[in-house]
Amino acid sequence: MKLKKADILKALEKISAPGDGQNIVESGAITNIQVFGDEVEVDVTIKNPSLQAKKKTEVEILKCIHREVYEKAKIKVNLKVDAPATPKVNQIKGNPIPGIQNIVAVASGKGGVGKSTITANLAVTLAKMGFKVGLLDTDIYGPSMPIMFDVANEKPLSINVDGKAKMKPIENYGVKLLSIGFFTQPNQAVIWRGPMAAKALNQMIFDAHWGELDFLLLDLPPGTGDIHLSIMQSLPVTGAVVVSTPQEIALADARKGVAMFQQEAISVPVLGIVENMAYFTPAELPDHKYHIFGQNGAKNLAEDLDVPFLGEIPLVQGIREAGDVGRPAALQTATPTEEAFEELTRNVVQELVRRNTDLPPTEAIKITTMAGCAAVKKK
Ligand SMILES: Nc1ncnc2c1ncn2[C@@H]1O[C@H](COP(=O)(O)OP(=O)(O)OP(=O)(O)O)[C@@H](O)[C@H]1O
Repeated sequence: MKLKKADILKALEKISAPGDGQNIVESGAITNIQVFGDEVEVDVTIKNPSLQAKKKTEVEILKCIHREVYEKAKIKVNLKVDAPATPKVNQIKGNPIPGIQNIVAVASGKGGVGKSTITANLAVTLAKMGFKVGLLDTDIYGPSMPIMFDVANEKPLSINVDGKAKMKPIENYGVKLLSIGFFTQPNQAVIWRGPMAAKALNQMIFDAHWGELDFLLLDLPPGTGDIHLSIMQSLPVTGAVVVSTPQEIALADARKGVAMFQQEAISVPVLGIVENMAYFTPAELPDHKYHIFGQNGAKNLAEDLDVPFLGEIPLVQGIREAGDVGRPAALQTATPTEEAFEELTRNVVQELVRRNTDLPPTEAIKITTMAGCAAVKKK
């Protein structure tokens, strides 16, 4: 028997394309039909990549032609899948944590560039702006937040929340703080493996009573190891801030830091790069800037990597001293240091609002107004 292409097309109109109410001919899923005597070859492209959808489409085509056109037709179905690409940006891994609006990870490729100092000052500046702020010190190699917040001798209490025992973060300067340092002895060297550390950190997030937070800052350990991977994959991190000095060796590591967040397995949007220890100004020569670690290195790196430059923080003796006595320098009022941290914080908030393109406009305006930024136009 000689089959006709028109009959086959008409028959296939009886099969509906999943999802859009059209049949598979109308929807354009059937891309070609060839007939040779009693043999038929049907080319079909579907969007659903699952094995089940592929099998179902094939079986329906076979059955339909046998039933409607010719029961002994020899049919070959060539099936292709054209699945829409899944968007990679703005992807947040892990379940949202009730009450916590934004989780911002602060990282550095290299150790000692001032990541913890920047995180502590960001936290107190956000609190000064009126935000509800939490800070989780995940630096398993050297948790420094208890000292920077003058709470090294405190221990988080267990409280009862809705019948469950929860850890109560320690609060100072308007910032709620939990640190791996609260659970280790000061002189004890702890060797953590990635999954073990991730488990401890998960407990400090999910078994802690953070309450309502606009921002939870994560002070990450230096480097780009498996511990970072464990943290990033288990928490819904909104964005990452990378800290570097302008020095070549620090920049090379900061580049790795940015690449870590951008790799497929992590995919956390990079809010931008901060240049710490950008220059030194001696108190007796306030107009002089000495670029001890080089000039504009982190700014150039940000341009090169096409990520925002969030600002520069000078090398100031007072910043180091304030950290050591447990009162972050940004708490001082009417100083150039306070101003520098305010500008940095506003830029972080602004980038965060940009990144949260799905944030309702009222929320975006509330956040930017609280940070003293002009309302940000979304990209
Ligand atoms: N802008 C600054 N001006 C002066 N001192 C600073 C500045 N930033 C950081 N420091 C000092 O540099 C030292 C290292 O800073 P910090 O501990 O914040 O770095 P880190 O990158 O978090 O280190 P780690 O690798 O241990 O996590 C500290 O003594 C800190 O007080």
